[in-house]
Amino acid sequence: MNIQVLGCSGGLSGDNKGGSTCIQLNHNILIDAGTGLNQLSLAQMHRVRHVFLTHSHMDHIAALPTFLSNQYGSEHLPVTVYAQPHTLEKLQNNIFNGDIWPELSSVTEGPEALLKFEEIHPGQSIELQGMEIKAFAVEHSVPTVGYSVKSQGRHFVFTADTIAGKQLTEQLNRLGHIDTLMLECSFPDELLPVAEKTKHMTPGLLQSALNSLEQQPTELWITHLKPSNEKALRETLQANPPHKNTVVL
Ligand SMILES: Nc1ncnc2c1ncn2[C@@H]1O[C@@H]2COP(=O)(O)O[C@H]2[C@H]1O
Repeated sequence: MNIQVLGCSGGLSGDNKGGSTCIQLNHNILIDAGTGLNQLSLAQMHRVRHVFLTHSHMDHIAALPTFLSNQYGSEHLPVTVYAQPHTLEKLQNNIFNGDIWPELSSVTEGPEALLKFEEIHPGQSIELQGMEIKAFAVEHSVPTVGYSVKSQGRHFVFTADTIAGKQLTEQLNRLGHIDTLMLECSFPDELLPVAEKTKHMTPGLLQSALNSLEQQPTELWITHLKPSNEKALRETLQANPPHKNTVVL
C-alpha cells in the first residue's frame, strides 16, 4: 500500500504548504478532501475513484466541490464519496445545494454523473482492491470517524480529528497491532481549555492517549497542527517525541 499525505495542516496551511487534510492510498483512494488535494495533477485527480470522509469540517472537505467538477472527462465516473449520514446530510444541505455548488449527486447516469454518495457507519468495513478500510467512531465536536486500513500486511490507522479519552483508547486497542498510527496534535498544552472545548489534542493529551494503549504502534505520524501554533508544537514535539519513531508531518 502506498500512502501519500498530500496535506495535513489543521487550517489554511500557514508554513505547512501542503494544505489541509487529504491522504492518498495507492492511486485512486483518498481519505478526506482538504486543500492538500490540490497537490494532485489533473491526470492524478482523474484516477481517484473513492473518497472516504472523516467528518464535515471545512479543512477536511474544502477541495471536494472543485475536485468533483474537475472530473468531467474522467474514465472512472462516478466518484464514490463515503461518509457518515451526518456528514452526507451537511454536504447535501449546505454545499451541494444548488447555491454554493451544483447538486452533483442528483445526476446518476451519463457523462455528467460525477458523484455518488455512500453511507458508511462506525464498525463497517469496505473492501477495495485487496484493501480493507474500516471506519471507527472517535470523539470530536461533530460526528467523526477514523479509518483503519489493512493492505499487504501493513496496518495504517488515521484517527482524524479527536480528543484523547476512553473512546479513542478502546477503539485503538480493538484494532490490534498498528504499523503506522496517524494522530492529530492541534494545540499546545497552554491551550488545553481550547483543545478540550474543540475536541482536539495537545502534546500532553497525545502522550496520555499513547500511554493508554495495550500495544504501541511501530511508528507515529503527527498531523493537524494548527498554523498559529505550528512552530511551537514542532519545537515541543521535537524536544520530547511521544514515541521512539515519531514523524511530525
Ligand atoms: N468555539 C469554538 N468551537 C469550535 N471550534 C472553534 C471555536 N473557536 C475556534 N474554533 C476553531 O474552528 C475550527 C473548526 O475545525 P477544527 O475542529 O479543526 O478546529 C476548530 C478550531 O480551530
